[in-house]
Amino acid sequence: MPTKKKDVKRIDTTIQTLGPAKIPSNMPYCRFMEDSAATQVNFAEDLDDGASASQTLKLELAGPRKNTYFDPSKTKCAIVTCGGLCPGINDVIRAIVMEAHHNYNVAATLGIRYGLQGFIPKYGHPIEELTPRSVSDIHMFGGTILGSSRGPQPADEIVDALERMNISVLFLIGGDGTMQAAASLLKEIQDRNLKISVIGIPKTIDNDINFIYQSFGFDTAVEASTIAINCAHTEATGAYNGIGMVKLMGRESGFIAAQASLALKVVNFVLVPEAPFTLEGEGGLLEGLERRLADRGHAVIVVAEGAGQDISKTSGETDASGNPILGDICTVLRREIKAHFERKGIEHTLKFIDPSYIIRSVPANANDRVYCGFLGQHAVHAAMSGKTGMVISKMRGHFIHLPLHLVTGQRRRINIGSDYWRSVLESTGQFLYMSSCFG
Ligand SMILES: Nc1ncnc2c1ncn2[C@@H]1O[C@H](COP(=O)(O)OP(=O)(O)OP(=O)(O)O)[C@@H](O)[C@H]1O
Ligand SMILES: O=P(O)(O)OC[C@H]1O[C@](O)(CO)[C@@H](O)[C@@H]1O
Ligand SMILES: [Mg+2]
Repeated sequence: MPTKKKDVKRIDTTIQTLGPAKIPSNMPYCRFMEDSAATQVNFAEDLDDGASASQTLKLELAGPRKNTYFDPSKTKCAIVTCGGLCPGINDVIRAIVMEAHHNYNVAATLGIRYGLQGFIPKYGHPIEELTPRSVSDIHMFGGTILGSSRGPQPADEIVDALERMNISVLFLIGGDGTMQAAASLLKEIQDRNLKISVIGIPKTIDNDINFIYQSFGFDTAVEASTIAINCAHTEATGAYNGIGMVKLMGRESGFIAAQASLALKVVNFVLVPEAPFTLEGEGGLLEGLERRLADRGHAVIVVAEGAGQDISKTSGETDASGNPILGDICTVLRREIKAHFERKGIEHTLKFIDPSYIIRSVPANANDRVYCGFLGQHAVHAAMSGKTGMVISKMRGHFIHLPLHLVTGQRRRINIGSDYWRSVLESTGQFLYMSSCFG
């Protein structure tokens, strides 16, 4: 996309602190990171009018600081996990507990049960202390040992609970909604002039958090998706005019579907929320599928759950957190494909696989485990040095601190004008059959 000269809103990457860090860290082996250490990243932004603009962002590097803000012997941390499951949550919990205990000797780390509900007394969820012993093997399992939930809880009651429990650091592991919850807790904490650090560790298999180029668990989810896609391909090739259809998660962003299709080159059509398509007529899915079957005798379709929401009927309802409940696109597609081929008298079979909850509840793979370990450790370093209102992220190979306002601004979606999406279309070859999917 050509770069026009444009005024862009300067992106502020300043990290807030609770005050000067004055207590020497007790980590003799350490190479400490200076607060002034930063990495420069060129950030390109697509603007509403189709132009793009770029600016260089100076991002604070993550890592242990020479001095801590909190006195470890008086410091209690709390961890909460919110939203949908994702591979690697337990790995992050484990890394936080181990780092806080072994390298900072904090007084205690508490586990809050079932998301934000765990702070609210009326739910009666017990708070549990997390120790190196209690978390030692949790990374072997998917899910979250703390449990999760959706639905708003009053920020003032949550901060009341933090005060009651004498918590100095709150780690929130969650998606875009959780990061918005973190922002409202930060505001309540600041309004009360409390010295509580709020640190986010962004989580979502949808990979849709702004500024987070790859969220933990995404690699595992993609890998798990490829097993289902491979099976769909086997089923498709095992029948005359066989069609294999796989539904993958991705509410507003189709990264899992796109990446899994790139990983396993057997996909012929990938449908994502960012690229609207038509069913009927020239350039539509049905005619394209018919031509593909005539050419090759089988086809694999990967569908992100949020694709084609203009085609499937949405009820307009939302879940407890206000996320839209999506229309069931795969039921519509299966019905329309069947009707189309019956109308044309073309024999076919369609096998449908929905591995949605499998791909997000499996344990993390080796890459994600390593990644989660770093995220957890850096979250503790940041918190102990008194930083707040920020998340840990990785950009261009560096672990960095990002202010919360950057990740809550908007969702990250596939840019369908990008080389990435072009590469997906080239890999599937769907542009030969279905011109409606590129606008
Ligand atoms: N704008 C907001 N302000 C305060 N709290 C919010 C806001 N949005 C969401 N939350 C709360 O954050 C928690 C998690 O939100 P949500 O269920 O949307 O999941 P998420 O963190 O976005 O994760 P995922 O998208 O991966 O499932 C919920 O308890 C929800 O009520
Ligand atoms: O059924 P649940 O648990 O509400 O979560 C479903 C949603 O969560 C996500 O996995 C995001 O965490 C989405 O892809 C999906 O739509
Ligand atoms: Mg969300």
